[in-house]
Amino acid sequence: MSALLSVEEIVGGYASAEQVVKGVTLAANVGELVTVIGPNGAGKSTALKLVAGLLRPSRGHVRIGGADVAGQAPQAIARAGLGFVPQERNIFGALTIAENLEMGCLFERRATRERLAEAYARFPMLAEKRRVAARSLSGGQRQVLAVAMALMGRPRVLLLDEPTAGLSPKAATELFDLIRAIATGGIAVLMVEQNALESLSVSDRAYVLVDGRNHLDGPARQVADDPDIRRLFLGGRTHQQPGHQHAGE
Ligand SMILES: Nc1ncnc2c1ncn2[C@@H]1O[C@H](COP(=O)(O)OP(=O)(O)OP(=O)(O)O)[C@@H](O)[C@H]1O
Repeated sequence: MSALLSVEEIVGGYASAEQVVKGVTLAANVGELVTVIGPNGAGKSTALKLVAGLLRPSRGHVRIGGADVAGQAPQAIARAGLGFVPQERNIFGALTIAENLEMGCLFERRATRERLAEAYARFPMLAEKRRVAARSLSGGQRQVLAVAMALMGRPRVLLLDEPTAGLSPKAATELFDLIRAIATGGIAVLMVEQNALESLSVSDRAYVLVDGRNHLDGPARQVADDPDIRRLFLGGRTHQQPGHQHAGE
């Protein structure tokens, strides 16, 4: 059976540049937490934008529950079950927590009250601060709000772009625990992370992208133990091998 999210050989980039993503294949299943790592500029964030519809792929497929949504508008892809937490500007600082959460439910306004109650039950910190402007939250709390906003749309698939960027180690660990719990609760979660070793430690599977292409994938533990990957993420050099491997091969 194919995965809930199945991305096949997508190609795309920015109008101004050559293709940044040159052929990327990813999958995430219900209950699975999947991490995407790779060097700076490998095209990880661009790949997420191509999946979410913020950029239009020039080739390839993006399937959610079997339906190909590649090239559709972000709202249509959201309706197909995708939630996306971008790396930056993922909350509205001038709005209250409640107003931010309501923004996450814009396309299903009639469900707002019920979804708000769910969000407050799940995140008591947000309930406590519901009337407070989001800009007053700490970095970690902002990321919780951004994730909670995405969950307001009841996604089947959740994409997260570097959720722990700029957080303290403690806040990062708490956020990873939250993301793990969201996946285990029955959502397919795909996250791009710089914090490679810690993200691998909470993930089921991982992909390594290099220069816009799949470089390696496999169970997260195997990827974390791969000597090439350890060199790559401990600041050493890795020899870029053409083609695509499975960890442990
Ligand atoms: N808005 C943009 N317009 C043109 N080029 C861009 C834009 N955003 C990113 N790029 C370029 O695309 C390439 C890949 O960037 P991308 O952000 O996808 O990489 P990444 O793997 O997520 O790396 P990082 O970890 O540094 O965010 C880089 O060369 C970058 O300069």
